[in-house]
Amino acid sequence: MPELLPFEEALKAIEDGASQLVASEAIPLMDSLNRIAAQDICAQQAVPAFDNSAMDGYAFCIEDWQSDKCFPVSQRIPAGYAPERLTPNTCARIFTGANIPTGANIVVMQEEADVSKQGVRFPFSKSNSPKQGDNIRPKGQDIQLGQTVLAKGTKITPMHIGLLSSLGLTELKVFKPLRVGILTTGDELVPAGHPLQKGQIYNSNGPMLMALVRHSGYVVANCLHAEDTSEATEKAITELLQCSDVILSSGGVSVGEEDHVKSILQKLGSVHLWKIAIKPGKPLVHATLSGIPFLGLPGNPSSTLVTYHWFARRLLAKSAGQSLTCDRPYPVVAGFSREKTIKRDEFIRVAIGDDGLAYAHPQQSSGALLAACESQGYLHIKAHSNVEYGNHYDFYPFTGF
Ligand SMILES: Nc1nc2c(c(=O)[nH]1)N[C@H]1C(S)=C(S)[C@@H](COP(=O)(O)OP(=O)(O)OC[C@H]3O[C@@H](n4cnc5c(N)ncnc54)[C@H](O)[C@@H]3O)O[C@H]1N2
Ligand code: MOO
Repeated sequence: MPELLPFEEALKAIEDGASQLVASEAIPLMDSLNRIAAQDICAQQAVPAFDNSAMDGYAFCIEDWQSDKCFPVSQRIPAGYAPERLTPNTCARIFTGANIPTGANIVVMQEEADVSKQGVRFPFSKSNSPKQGDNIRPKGQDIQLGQTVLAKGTKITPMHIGLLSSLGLTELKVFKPLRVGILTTGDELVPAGHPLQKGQIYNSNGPMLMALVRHSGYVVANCLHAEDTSEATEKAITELLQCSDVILSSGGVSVGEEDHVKSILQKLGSVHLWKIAIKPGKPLVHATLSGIPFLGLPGNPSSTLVTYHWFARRLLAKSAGQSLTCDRPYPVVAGFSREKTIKRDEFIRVAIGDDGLAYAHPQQSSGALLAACESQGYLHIKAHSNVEYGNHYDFYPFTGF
């Protein structure tokens, strides 16, 4: 077995090991934005529920039409009112959204009608003659009765809220929010807002992980920090186990004697994998403690970001009951070359230029975070390949994460 697990294998192992960990609850539809649907929704009615006019104009029966014929207006149908059956050889004045009367099968917009005191003519030429169904939005055009409009596991967007409202729903069964515990490790770290001593740096992964978890739609159960001792690491992990469905940590997963996370995970539970053939993010560790999944992300800020995006996000999604929609890459042409053949799958932070090509940010250090802020996504370069100007590679925009 190679020392570093190939990227795809690690991804599959983490996904396969994950399962839904949260119960469901019914909540007002208006509170369901970004929550995960815990039920399929089948339409109990068609939308629209009746044939209706797409234009302000006149409804009549196409079989009655001749270009010079005058149609008396026999009724007026605003939106929201029930029409009468249409008298043959007459037309109805009708408005956008109004119910098409029985007996009518076409609407002509008012700009194309010739209105006089006697009635209305529809003077179309032979080549441009009106057709049955013109300007009529048929019943069920948007949603058919019985159609599944929402699948369990879908994250609710503003469009879903509109769609479900169009079916008259006011409540939705969703999964309870996943509670994510966060641990940061390292003696050198100081929370923002405090003065730095020599050798110290600010803790940026804690706030970033909290923001990533919230951005993904989950709840931060607690965010703790542990100094680099096994006692402090064990104490913090034990505390997080009390309040979390899943735990993420940053730092302390490499090989140095200051790295305690992996050994504590081995002590408290079972470690499934450690070290993946990716750059950045190599020393990722995956474990389970008392049934709670634990993902130890490497401490370098860009390694934390990349491993969150590729591994933690998927673990959290599945734990939260969210269907894992496969991230779809966009083929993008590289605007740069790199002759070196790489051993690990690499996630190069790139921006898309005005010419549509992908350009690598000049700073790809795993310690550098500004590069990610100045980039638009990842160019995924598979292990054992290089980058050639003009070739296509898989681009994953940050907006997809
Ligand atoms: N001898 C070896 N050393 C290292 C290896 C290796 O294979 N052999 N791997 C390197 C790689 S790759 C990475 S990635 C890092 C990961 O190390 P850890 O996960 O143990 O992280 P730390 O050592 O705790 O920290 C690394 C780096 O990141 C900074 N850091 C950590 N936490 C935070 C935080 N919350 N906010 C901001 N910055 C943070 C920390 O100060 C270090 O600079 O190991 C390499 N070493
Ligand atoms: O894997 Mo480390 O994340 O390259 O710096």
